[in-house]
Amino acid sequence: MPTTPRSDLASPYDALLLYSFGGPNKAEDVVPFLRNVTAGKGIPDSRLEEVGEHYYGFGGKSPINEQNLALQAALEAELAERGIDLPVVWGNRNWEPYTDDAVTELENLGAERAVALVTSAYSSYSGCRQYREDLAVTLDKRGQLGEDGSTTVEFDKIRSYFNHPGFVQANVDAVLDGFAALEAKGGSPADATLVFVTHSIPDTMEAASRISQATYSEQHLDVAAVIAERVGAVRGHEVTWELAYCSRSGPPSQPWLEPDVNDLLTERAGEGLRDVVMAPIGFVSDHMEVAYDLDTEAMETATELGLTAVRAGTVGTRAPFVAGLVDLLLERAAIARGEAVEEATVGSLPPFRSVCEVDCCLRRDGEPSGVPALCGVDLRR
Ligand SMILES: CC1=C(CCC(=O)O)c2cc3nc(cc4[nH]c(cc5[nH]c(cc1n2)c(C)c5CCC(=O)O)c(CCC(=O)O)c4C)C(CCC(=O)O)=C3C
Ligand SMILES: [Fe+2]
Repeated sequence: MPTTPRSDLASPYDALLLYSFGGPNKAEDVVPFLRNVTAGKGIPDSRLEEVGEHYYGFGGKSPINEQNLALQAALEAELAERGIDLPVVWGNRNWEPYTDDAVTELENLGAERAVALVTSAYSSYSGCRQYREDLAVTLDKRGQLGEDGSTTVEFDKIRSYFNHPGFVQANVDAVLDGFAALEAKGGSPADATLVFVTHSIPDTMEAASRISQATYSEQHLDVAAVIAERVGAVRGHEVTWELAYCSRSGPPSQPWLEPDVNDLLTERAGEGLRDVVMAPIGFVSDHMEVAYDLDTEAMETATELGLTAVRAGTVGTRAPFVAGLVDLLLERAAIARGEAVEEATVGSLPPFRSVCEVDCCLRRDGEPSGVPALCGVDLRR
């Protein structure tokens, strides 16, 4: 029986683009980084100063870049282990190595078709479309985006993976470790509430995320239910859980997803809650939102309220997550080759689209962005 040579498993791709947000490496980087992030977004100066202080509190260095390097190394090791010969190129939307640097590196490698893996598991403007737009805009600035959407290096994208078994299992493992840590801290795990935490987004962005098959918050609620159930099954007791949000910005007049994690802890403590495990399922690694908004601010709130609280880990480079990402890459390659593939999921939502719909995940409901986006049908002939 003929077998596919292992190095052909990733065909038609000749590179993987690990595509992330980026963050500052030192104090002098903070202001230019924030300018990159917020260009044209209407974030008040007061919020920017506040966020700048969060970074300066850590010497101006976000943990995100080192974590992406670790993920890149873990992906390379997993690919090598499976005999898949595919370079992994790292690029960021908002800091070095920029998208433009990554495209140059892909060209230097002779790549003609790359597949993008974004470091955001959920679908919304911030977690999906904005990455696709930045790719298109970067290629356009380089004079490499044709009227018909053709590009010198062609890009596809791996689907939003919040409901992929690897991401979910890695979160289950992290939450189980969190419950063990709570017990070690003298807390009472059987009475604890599991508070899942994710990045808040404006209500308008939430509404516009509907086109991607379920809204941003619905994606979180679905996967949270699965994680809580699996954790409960292993621990042998029911797990009470809730979803809370962090890192709100924008003007106060603009509604964003709530409850804020600090408000939720305050309210539940008033109702008698004593023990809490916070699980940042909205983030794939411990970047600044986790280091500041959870480990610093929410932990301080919990301490003031007299709660016994622990923060569970993020998926980071946990083995089920990394193996799952490589499974997703092979799945995407098979789809690109036109083969029938089973797209594994857990929970009640379908696998999200590998090729985004026209106007998928706009910034505001009903308002086309006017910005081209790759990896969707928008520009495809
Ligand atoms: C959904 C989502 C994710 C998760 C998906 C993903 O991972 O992509 C995410 C990730 C991140 N957000 C980050 C940093 C920032 N986000 C900001 C602003 C905003 N984020 C938003 C949403 C999200 N953001 C939104 C709706 C805004 C308002 C402006 C806008 O409408 O776009 C601002 C401006 C100041 C402020 O407003 O806080 C900063 C500095 C970092 C880097 C952290 C580090 O350095 O370690 C990371 C990974
Ligand atoms: Fe953000």
